[in-house]
Amino acid sequence: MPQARMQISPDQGQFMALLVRLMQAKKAIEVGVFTGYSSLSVAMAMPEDGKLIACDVSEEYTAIAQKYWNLAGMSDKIDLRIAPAIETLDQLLQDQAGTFDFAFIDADKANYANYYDRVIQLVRSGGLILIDNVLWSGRVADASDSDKIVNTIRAFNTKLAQDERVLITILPIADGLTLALKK
Ligand SMILES: C[S@@+](CC[C@H](N)C(=O)[O-])C[C@H]1O[C@@H](n2cnc3c(N)ncnc32)[C@H](O)[C@@H]1O
Repeated sequence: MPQARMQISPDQGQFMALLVRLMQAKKAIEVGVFTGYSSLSVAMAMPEDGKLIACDVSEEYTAIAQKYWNLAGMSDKIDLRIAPAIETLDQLLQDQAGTFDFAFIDADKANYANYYDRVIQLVRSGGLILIDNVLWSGRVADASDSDKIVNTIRAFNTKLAQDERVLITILPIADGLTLALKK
């Protein structure tokens, strides 16, 4: 499909699965599902009683995701929430703050800071937050590039670098992946 480039790469999926397995994560959240590849990578790495809350606004994309979650026998592990992710995250904050082991943020870039501000509260101490596309094809490093989305991601990267609640590293895998470990 024409939007296929939105999907994470197989090597990134494998890396995320390894992290989930390493942490023995049982409770995870994803912001930005698309056709379900990253959610499947995470869900398959979790134990039988693992749960992934998957947030997206698109019925069309997530219908495809649901098909593949079913085929992989992962549907019982994945709780799809169709709504603007900020609403879902705010709902979860009412009674599930500090309970998530793992989070992956990969939706609309303009809201990255809004997602992060909520997800950081949902994740437990020692939990891990991954954020995708933080290098934006390397453009964040080009000082002459003042495109709006590039500036948004730059500002977001600076925000995380200054956030004392987390330890971070940016990996130049795929389109740039930040790992933020909550202290
Ligand atoms: C880059 S894609 C996600 C790719 C997915 N993680 C994967 O690897 O296949 C971004 C997704 O964010 C969703 N999205 C965009 N705006 C959103 C919002 N406000 N709330 C929730 N999801 C949103 C889009 O529908 C799209 O499926």
